[in-house]
Amino acid sequence: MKTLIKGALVLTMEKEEAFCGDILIDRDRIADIQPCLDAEADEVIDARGMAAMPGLINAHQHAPMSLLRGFCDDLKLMDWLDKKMLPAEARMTPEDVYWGAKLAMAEMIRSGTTAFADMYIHMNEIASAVEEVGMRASLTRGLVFLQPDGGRRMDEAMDLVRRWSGKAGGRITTMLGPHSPYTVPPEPFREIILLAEQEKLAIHTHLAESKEEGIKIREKHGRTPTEYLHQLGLFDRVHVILAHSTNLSRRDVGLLKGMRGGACHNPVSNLKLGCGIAPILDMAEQGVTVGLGTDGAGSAATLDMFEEIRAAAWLQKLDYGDPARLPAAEALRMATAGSAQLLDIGRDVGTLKAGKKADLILVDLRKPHLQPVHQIHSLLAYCANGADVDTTIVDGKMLMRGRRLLTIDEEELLREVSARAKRIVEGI
Ligand SMILES: CSC[C@H]1O[C@@H](n2cnc3c(O)ncnc32)[C@H](O)[C@@H]1O
Ligand SMILES: [Zn+2]
Repeated sequence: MKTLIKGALVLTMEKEEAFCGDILIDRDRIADIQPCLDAEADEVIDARGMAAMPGLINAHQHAPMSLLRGFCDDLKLMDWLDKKMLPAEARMTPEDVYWGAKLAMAEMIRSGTTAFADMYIHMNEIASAVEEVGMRASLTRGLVFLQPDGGRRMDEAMDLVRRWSGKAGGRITTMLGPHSPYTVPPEPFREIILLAEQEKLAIHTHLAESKEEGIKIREKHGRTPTEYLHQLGLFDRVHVILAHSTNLSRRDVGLLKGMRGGACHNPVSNLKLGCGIAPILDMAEQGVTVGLGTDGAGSAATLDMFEEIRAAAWLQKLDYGDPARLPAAEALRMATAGSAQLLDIGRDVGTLKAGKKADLILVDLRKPHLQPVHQIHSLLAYCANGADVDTTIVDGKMLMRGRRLLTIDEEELLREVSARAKRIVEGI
């Protein structure tokens, strides 16, 4: 099956400049990208007036938390988590998680996200939903060791790895997910790192999200959360996604130097929960890869990565009092190539190049808020929204065309989620 996209304004994210051109997709891969391609194809997409760019990659989230969107906002992180999220999650059935994940994927595809890294519970159901819907995902069973059933959770984590790594035509990969420095004591954390090393798995965790976390970890371990994980050997032994990484000192940033993987910046969640501004430019200066993610819709409110791109750029400009900080093209790079490296799939996705997987989106520029087209990077980073995405393609397969979802029955989805969401939060 060959698809030819004709006449798009192409941002490959490999080179600085965009150009008007054509993209040929052969099955799951990009076959060619040129200013003008005269190729045979089964389907031709007229993309004049649209920008073609790599699909956005959400490097940290909890998809089924979309069922908890708007249920309890404006709380402090620890109260929000302990008093509201954990009790609600304890009531979620595997079927709830399946439908919550589908709800999140409908929103992601609609707003131009093609791949995501997820940490949650009932991961078999999330994996089945990913396989069915056609997205790309790195899945992780979240490991919290506050209750005595940590062993069961470890079994579930390895069950996910064995059943799903490389499945769905290679679209699903897996990692291990110790939740955070404050929910995993040193011994199990060390064991997880060792297991990851032995099984050649990456680790996905939360780090230094709030000031309270810093206080808790200092009281318990006499160090910052970053020093604590560094002492456990996390940064020199395995590939890691560090979600948030908000409250890091200069010394903490230095400890990340040379790490594999990097930090996932979650600016909207950090803003909304009042957690602080992550020092992402200091990290980048130390050679640490920075990607972008939304976190779950329970904290971030939406899964629109265009909002994260914009918030990331604006926060750095505000923090430094300098509009030149984190320019538009750099913020877009974080949400594409940067996040791809965090998911450890940068060889295949994150930029548009012949030979890479065909994960890309078309953004319709024929709208008042996206005209005129002086600087396409500026338009996409500062003016575009998820709702401007016209077409979403993953692994060469169309998941949305002309804003119609092709692998999800939206009416059925909306019917399913409203009753489930109500039941889960009742009385909490
Ligand atoms: C055990 S699965 C993952 C676990 O993480 C919780 N979670 C969601 N958002 C955040 C956040 O911003 N900080 C810390 N933990 C978070 C989620 O509710 C699940 O219980
Ligand atoms: Zn999170």
